[in-house]
Amino acid sequence: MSARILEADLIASVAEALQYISYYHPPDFIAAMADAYRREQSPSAKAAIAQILINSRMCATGHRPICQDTGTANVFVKVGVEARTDWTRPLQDMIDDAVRAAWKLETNPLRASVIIDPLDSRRNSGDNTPAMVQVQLVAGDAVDITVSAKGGGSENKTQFAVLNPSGSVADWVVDRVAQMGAGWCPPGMLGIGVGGSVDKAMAMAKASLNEPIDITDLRARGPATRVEEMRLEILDRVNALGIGAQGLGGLTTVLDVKIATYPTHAASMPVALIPNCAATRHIDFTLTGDGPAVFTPPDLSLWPQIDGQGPVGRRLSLDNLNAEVLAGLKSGETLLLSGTLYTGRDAAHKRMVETLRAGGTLPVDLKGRALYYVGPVDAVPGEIIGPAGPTTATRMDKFTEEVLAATGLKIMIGKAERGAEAIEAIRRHGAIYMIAVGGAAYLVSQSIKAARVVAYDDLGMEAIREFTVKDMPVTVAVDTTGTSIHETGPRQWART
Ligand SMILES: O=C(O)C[C@H](O)C(=O)O
Repeated sequence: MSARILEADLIASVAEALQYISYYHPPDFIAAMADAYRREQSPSAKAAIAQILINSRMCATGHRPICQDTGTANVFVKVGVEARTDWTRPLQDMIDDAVRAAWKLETNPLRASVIIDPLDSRRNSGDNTPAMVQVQLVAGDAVDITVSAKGGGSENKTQFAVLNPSGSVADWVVDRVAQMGAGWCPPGMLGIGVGGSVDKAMAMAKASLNEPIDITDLRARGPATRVEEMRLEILDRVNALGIGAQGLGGLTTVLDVKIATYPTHAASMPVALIPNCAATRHIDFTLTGDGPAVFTPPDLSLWPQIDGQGPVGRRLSLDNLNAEVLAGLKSGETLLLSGTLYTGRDAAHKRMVETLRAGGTLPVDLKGRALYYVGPVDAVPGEIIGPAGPTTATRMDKFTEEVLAATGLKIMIGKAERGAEAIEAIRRHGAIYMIAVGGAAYLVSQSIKAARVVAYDDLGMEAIREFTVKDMPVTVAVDTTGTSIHETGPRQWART
């Protein structure tokens, strides 16, 4: 008879797995990203991938999160019907205990990103609970667990459709990715679920993202099934779109494409598409009753040598911006920023605009200043601030005209493309939109030399902070003429 699988071991293992994946990319992901780096021809995309890889190695050695968005905990549990356990509580409660322990670890606290009551208060739960738990009862006497941490930017780009049964899944996926923008932080992966019911398709797409990257092996041995053929077709067609790392234009947008299928109704073809970002994080383990899972650190030789390829660019002071300086910045140019900037993202923008509409005064003077869209991880002793990469700027588009007009703000820093109205507002106000590399959060945080909360403390990671930065690496994405790198870059690198 098999040994009992203890609740304490389950909780300790899930907590340890969540910590582990916060700072170690999966080895297959590092290898695929390193390969993309070697093959990349677009200088901007290559520089972005270099930052992602440098950041990844720094996190592996520093045991700090790869991305400031440490994600929601997605836990997939397969319980063997013959497994013996001492569990007396709901699985959700046990896994939430593990999430709490992982997120609150003193040596590597993770960022609490989960808000409860999404339609009302949107109050942060404070410890990233609850987890998203999927459970299956399977054959056997073991418990198999896959733990992943899913960032909000990539999750937001999820697509779903019920196609005509004779429709083309590949055409739909390629069209969707072409429209998806870069907020999902490519290069990454695509998880596709086809068939089943609508909810089943979505669950399959999510779970498929935890499969190891094997597209190079698949290409070498040749496809043996329709699904394998389609994986290669979608990978090649998506990469030919030229979107590239961070949407800057380049050869690699996706490192792998996963497709899971299930029988479905004769009238239906449900298709779900979920992208995974450059901070893809997951691990599997099995509990058999012989104690908690043991996780082995990856070999540091997995990361390619890219010394000397760190961020470069013209130096720009943020403390004496004027129309002439701003007009001299051109879309696509890389810069190293120094001086003072403020932070503010979704909740802070909502509050600022509500204040302005009510005739109030903002708690910070943004005139002639830069605003960084970021929600950082809390610092540990010895740090100024934890990992602090950009959040998706597109979500701030609806506030841009009002904020620029009312405050005289001159620079916004985030990631991904801006919409047409925001670009027009940027042009009209002689402002600039810059991007930092999503997925290089720990690297970016090294350029932050001082940090303090100056307003909206109650918003937690979304509070307004003042940062003093030295040589913060960015790329000019939209310049004062309204030219956007997210339009010109992919156009230049498209191979269709
Ligand atoms: O929440 C964040 O920090 C980033 C978010 O995942 C995003 O990609 O927009």
